[in-house]
Amino acid sequence: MSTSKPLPSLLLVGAGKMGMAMFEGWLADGLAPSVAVRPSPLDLPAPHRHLASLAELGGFRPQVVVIAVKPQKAAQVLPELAPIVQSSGALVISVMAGIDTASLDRALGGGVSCIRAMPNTPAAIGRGVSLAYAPLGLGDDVRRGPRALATRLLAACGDVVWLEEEAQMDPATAISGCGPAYVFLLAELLEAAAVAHGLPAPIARQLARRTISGSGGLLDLRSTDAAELRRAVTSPNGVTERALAVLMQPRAWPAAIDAAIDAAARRSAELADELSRALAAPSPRRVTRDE
Ligand SMILES: NC(=O)C1=CN([C@@H]2O[C@H](COP(=O)(O)OP(=O)(O)OC[C@H]3O[C@@H](n4cnc5c(N)ncnc54)[C@H](OP(=O)(O)O)[C@@H]3O)[C@@H](O)[C@H]2O)C=CC1
Ligand SMILES: O=C(O)[C@@H]1CCC=N1
Repeated sequence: MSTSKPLPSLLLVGAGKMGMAMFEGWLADGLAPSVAVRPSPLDLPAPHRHLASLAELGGFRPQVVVIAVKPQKAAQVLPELAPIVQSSGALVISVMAGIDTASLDRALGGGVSCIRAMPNTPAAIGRGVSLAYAPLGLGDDVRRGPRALATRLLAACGDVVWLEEEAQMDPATAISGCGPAYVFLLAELLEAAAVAHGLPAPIARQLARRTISGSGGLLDLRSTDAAELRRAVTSPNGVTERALAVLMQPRAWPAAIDAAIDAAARRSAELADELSRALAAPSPRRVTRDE
């Protein structure tokens, strides 16, 4: 999706799978000169720059800081980021699963404009969906201020859905943040089943991928309910009906999906507690050159 105004200058901290999926979306949408930080090498088109660590940042003052390191790295990275955020007054957008805005604000030194977002990897082709939550202090107008800035950035990667309550982020993450993995698993399983039933591997791969992307395209382009699209495939006493009789048994897909979403949502909720404990723990002793 293309937005009309240029995107602001960014500091992306954690340019891994999710960070770079978003960065690709931003590059395609005209990004002001920006910096991406990660320890391992990274090729970025000029004028954007890659740095191996925040210590190399120099005088760069971003308008927005996007945090996309693993939640388990937050206790190390947030204290390093705090002086940069405090001196630049940048808006902070964290895509870290589970980490709540109050913990973020506290770890960044307090008084920070923090927005929590949960994108997904189709962001790389502008077809993602991002959940977003802003604490009350940031106002409720999505047309101006921090929410407008966040919407502009996230919209470069696809749809943006603002949630009213932060607790909704956990189950919503389990659906759309993690969701692409469930769909790719389905592609893997369909491909393996095709091979197991004697189809040549290249054909198995094409059938699985195209079936999923084509069905996704139908969902995207038609407003028809998913259930109706499913019924349109299912001839009475035909072939699909036999497969669905297996998959739709209450103890089959309905129970499995319910249990999976429940497990993922609980894990999302646990991650904030882990950050609190890590921040409260004494920092590891520094090793000097002589040791
Ligand atoms: N993957 C997904 O589909 C989604 C992920 N998220 C969230 O995005 C975040 C990143 O996940 P994901 O992209 O999958 O993980 P990755 O491991 O791919 O990315 C994390 C990146 O952080 C970098 N990094 C590690 N330490 C530092 C540091 N001190 N300073 C700067 N960068 C550092 C790593 O660098 P190096 O490679 O050099 O180790 C890596 O590139 C997580 O918080 C996750 O919850 C949210 C939505 C979806
Ligand atoms: O698995 C994870 O923790 C991240 C969050 C959503 C998708 N990937």
